[in-house]
Amino acid sequence: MGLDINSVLIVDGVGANCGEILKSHGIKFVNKAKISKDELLQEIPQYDALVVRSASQVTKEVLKAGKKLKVVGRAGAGVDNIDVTAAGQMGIGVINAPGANAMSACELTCGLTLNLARHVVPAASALRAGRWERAQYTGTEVNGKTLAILGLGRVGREVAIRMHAFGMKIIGFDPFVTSEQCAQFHATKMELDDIWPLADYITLHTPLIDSTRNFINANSLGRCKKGVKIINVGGAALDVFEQEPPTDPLTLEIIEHPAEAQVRVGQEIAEQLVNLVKPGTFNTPLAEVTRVLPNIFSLCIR
Ligand SMILES: O=C(O)[C@H](O)COP(=O)(O)O
Repeated sequence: MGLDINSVLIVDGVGANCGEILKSHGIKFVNKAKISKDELLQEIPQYDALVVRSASQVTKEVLKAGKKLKVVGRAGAGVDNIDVTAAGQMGIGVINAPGANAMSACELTCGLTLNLARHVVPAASALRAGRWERAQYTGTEVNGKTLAILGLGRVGREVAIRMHAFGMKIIGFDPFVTSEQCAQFHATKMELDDIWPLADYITLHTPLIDSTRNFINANSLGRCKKGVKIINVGGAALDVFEQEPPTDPLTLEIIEHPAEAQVRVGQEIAEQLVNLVKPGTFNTPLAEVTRVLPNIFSLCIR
């Protein structure tokens, strides 16, 4: 017998397929693309489960207000907008869809790395504005340059494989990955202190937790090569992008994932929820953050 989940509140513009999958398995849902903090507090007591993206803050207050709440599903990877510790203490499970948008994040990272090398966005903007500034936007090759990947999980290692194929030297940092594992995706494992002065490009693929917040800061930047280029796709820790929603077009481009990935995260979360109610319905494994994250929280990597 599975969990008793009869009603699910879906917010933050999760793909419509999420609700459709739930409905086809007899689970009722209400989809509110945009919801304010007050509305969420008012609505949550009626629901057994909540599905969010990154916009809604699932604080202790929200979790407490969710009198019937059994599960919070994150349609995506990052759970920094959910108080996972409080959820665990209250017996509310937190599940996410960690792999569903990984390839999209990886491809966007690779594309942005090449774009940065060739100044595609500023050059195109100048041209559209009627300015012919060819000399100013002369690019460089990535071949032979060093790419530092901070966080070698699902996204980071795929980036390593692809950018190695472009001739980049890949160095990486991840306390959970061994040197032998790194070698499988052409990366050399290093300590952060050794990474900063070597990197021509730095890309962040860490979860946003206390130890990675403001990972790139005045101190680390001060130790980098002059002109180092930084790529931040998704919910990683870069203090200059902490303002959300961002308004700057480049930042918007950086955080926007293709629709494909949104369909996949919606599906993965819905299938996990259905499995919780009717075990074994889908092959999708349960990605329960409430079980694994406390160990990560205790790790200080700065
Ligand atoms: O954690 C993630 O999966 C990414 O940051 C994307 O999240 P969002 O699309 O919900 O903002």
